Amino acid sequence: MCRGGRRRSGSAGRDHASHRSRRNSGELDQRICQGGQLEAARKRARAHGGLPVRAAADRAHAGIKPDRPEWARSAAAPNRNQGKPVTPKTILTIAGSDSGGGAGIQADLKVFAALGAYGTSVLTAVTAQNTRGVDAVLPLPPRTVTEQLDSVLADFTVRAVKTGMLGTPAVADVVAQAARDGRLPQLVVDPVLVATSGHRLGVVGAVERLLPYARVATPNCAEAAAITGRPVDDLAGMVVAAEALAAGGPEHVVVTGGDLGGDEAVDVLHGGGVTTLLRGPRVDTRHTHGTGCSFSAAIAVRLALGDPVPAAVGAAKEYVLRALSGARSWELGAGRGPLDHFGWSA
Ligand SMILES: Nc1ncnc2c1ncn2[C@@H]1O[C@H](COP(=O)(O)OP(=O)(O)O)[C@@H](O)[C@H]1O
Ligand SMILES: Cc1ncc(COP(=O)(O)OP(=O)(O)O)c(N)n1
Repeated sequence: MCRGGRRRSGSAGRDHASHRSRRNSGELDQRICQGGQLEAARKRARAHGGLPVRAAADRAHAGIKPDRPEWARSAAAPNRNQGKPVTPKTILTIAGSDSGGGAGIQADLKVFAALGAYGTSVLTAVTAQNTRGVDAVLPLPPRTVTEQLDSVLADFTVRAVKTGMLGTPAVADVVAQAARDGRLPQLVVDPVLVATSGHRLGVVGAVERLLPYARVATPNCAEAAAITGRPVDDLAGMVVAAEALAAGGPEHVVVTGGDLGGDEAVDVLHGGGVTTLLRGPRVDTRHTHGTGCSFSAAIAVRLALGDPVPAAVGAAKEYVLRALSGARSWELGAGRGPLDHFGWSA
């Protein structure tokens, strides 16, 4: 159950008008609704319960390695590029360090590498953390964050940026100022607030500073609830929250349903007045540490490669599905282990 603490104005009660459905790319079942009322959303949510687990699950469980784009293959082997200079697509993550390597900066850099992008990083905080939980958090001074940002952005052509744990409002201000100045292209904001273990990693007031600049925001249900001030504990609530959050600034919002349970993992994407339900099979594993970080990092890579937002989100969901499937057989730490980012278990 995801319940938020703080109420924020928005268009949570906005009307919806019509609803249609379609299949998307044969991999994930997406349903699109434009407009409609809360009750209609609830009915849809009930009607859509228990959809069949589809072939994607079988393929993922059988173990399919992450795709690498053609350009990334040449970048990895420059001699095949006949001596021409190669510039890998460069992504920046602005996030906290997870000493256990499963979430935060470490997860982001693994995702970038797995999907063929070059990763740069700006640390906002250092956490002492493992698969069992967070033991300590040290936020970094805003000035240190500014210095890292300046160094990276002065030297690299960054194609997309993702933010994760910001820690303090002062650090969020630094990042928001950079976004306002147009220095953070294709910004994906993962509004990290609380680790699944329960440790607080951020505050609503900090993530709110960044949301207006996001091309895509990726709150989970608890984060969406905390920001909108409304409970988000079912599909209908996710639809309402996605619309309310998009009204507050982000071009697109994906409310992720990883924590909702059921046979499927359903996300709600809202942008441009269109709401899309992304349905995928749920992988039965406890090794889900860093799932949200990995999802938003994969979206950033796909945006950098030129995907439109819906395609980027769909590809990211498929990547996470594969990485979770691989993690089922992992024994890393005693708690909630990390994802199999490179398809090693496949
Ligand atoms: N067990 C699972 N099986 C398949 N997909 C999952 C599972 N858990 C999460 N996901 C997917 O991973 C992405 C991140 O979601 P979520 O777990 O809600 O983020 P967070 O880690 O921030 O709570 C979403 O696309 C969600 O549907
Ligand atoms: C340093 C750091 N950043 C973010 C998180 C949260 O990771 P996330 O993928 O959102 O979710 P959980 O792994 O907590 O379920 C973190 N733990 N540490």
